[in-house]
Amino acid sequence: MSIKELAQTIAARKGADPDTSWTAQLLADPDKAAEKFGEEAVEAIIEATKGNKARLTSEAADVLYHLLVMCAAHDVTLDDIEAELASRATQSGVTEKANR
Ligand SMILES: N=c1c2ncn([C@@H]3O[C@H](COP(=O)(O)OP(=O)(O)OP(=O)(O)O)[C@@H](O)[C@H]3O)c2ncn1[C@@H]1O[C@H](COP(=O)(O)O)[C@@H](O)[C@H]1O
Repeated sequence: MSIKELAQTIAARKGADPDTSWTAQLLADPDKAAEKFGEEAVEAIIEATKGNKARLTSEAADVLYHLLVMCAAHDVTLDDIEAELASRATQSGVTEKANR
C-alpha cells in the first residue's frame, strides 16, 4: 500500500465506529493518537540501534501509520505535509546556490 492510499484509508475512517476500527478510536482521541505515535517512534529507534532491519521495517510502518493518524486527528493532511516538503525543497535549492 502506498502512503497516499494509507492516508486515504485513514481519512475514510473519520466518524467510523471506534469499536470496530483502531484508526477511528485514535481519531476520536487525538492525545491517544499522539501517545501511540511517540511509543512507535521509540520502538523504531530501539530497532534502529539494534541494527535489526526486519524489525526496523515493521516499526517504521507503525511510525508512518501512527504519524498520519495523529496528523489526521488534527486535520493535517498528507497534501499539507507534501506542500511543506515541496516548499523546503525550493528553500534548500536557494540556500545551496547562496552557499556556492
Ligand atoms: N497500518 C495500520 C496499522 N499499523 C498498526 N496498527 C494497529 O495499531 C495497534 C497498535 O499497534 P502496535 O504495533 O503498537 O501493537 P501492540 O499490540 O502494542 O504490539 P507491539 O508492537 O507493542 O508488540 C494495533 O492494534 C495494530 O493493529 C494498524 N491499524 C491499521 N492500519 C491500517 O489502517 C487501515 C484501517 O484500519 P482499521 O481502522 O483498524 O479498520 C488498515 O487496513 C491498515 O491499512
